[in-house]
Amino acid sequence: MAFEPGIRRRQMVVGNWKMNGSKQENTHLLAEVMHSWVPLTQVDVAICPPFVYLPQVADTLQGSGIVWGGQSINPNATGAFTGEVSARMLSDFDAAYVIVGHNERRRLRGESDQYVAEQFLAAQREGLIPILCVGESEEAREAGHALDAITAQLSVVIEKAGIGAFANAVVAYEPIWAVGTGKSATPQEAEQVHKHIRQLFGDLGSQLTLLYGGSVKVHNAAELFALEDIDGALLGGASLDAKEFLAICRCAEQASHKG
Ligand SMILES: O=C(CO)COP(=O)(O)O
Repeated sequence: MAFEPGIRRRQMVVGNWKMNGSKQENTHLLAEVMHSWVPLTQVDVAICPPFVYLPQVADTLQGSGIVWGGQSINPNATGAFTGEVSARMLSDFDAAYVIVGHNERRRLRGESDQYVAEQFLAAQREGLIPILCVGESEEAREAGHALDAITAQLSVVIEKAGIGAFANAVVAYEPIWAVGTGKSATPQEAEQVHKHIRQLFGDLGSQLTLLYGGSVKVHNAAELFALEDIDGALLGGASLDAKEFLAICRCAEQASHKG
């Protein structure tokens, strides 16, 4: 897939289950999703469960049009890395995507921009599409440095992978202060950062799939998706509720007619 000027970007909704679920809960959630699922022509939909539930999710979603992915990877393909999972292993389960650089991993596991860039490259080597998360802290925003923080995070990956690599990548803007807090960025705040990110990619910016994440719920999804530079959402909490998840997917489908 190459950047092609004039080709309209698709909308996308990704559910990041984080460390939630059980075999039984997943069975119920997925059954409810599948029961009301109507394949969408304009929206790519993916679910990223915890690693151990990947086979369960893959078996259930097979052939549905909803694809699946991982929440992180180790950049190495194999080896003595206890507790880690590689991009190759995700590919083995036909994963389409992998989230890299989520702020919870950056914070809890000390993942640096350099490390995230290695994960990004490892994902692409194995044919996965990385969903690269970037986002500023509350302090950075209050100090007026939000855009600088985003630029710094993205620059390391661009430098290592090259701008062209983003033809097969998704970028998700997730302001740290909006994740799991119920306090979403306003549409204007999100749009400003999304515009900035597109500018960083020069000519390719207009073709980049760019998601917003951070307390997206059905009540604010339509307003966010209506904006020119927002192509959909990376959902946390809302992806654990089938009705909410499906309603947000439908909002994305409606938004695909914008512009
Ligand atoms: O971190 C997120 C998705 O990766 C967003 O989480 P919430 O939607 O729960 O705020």
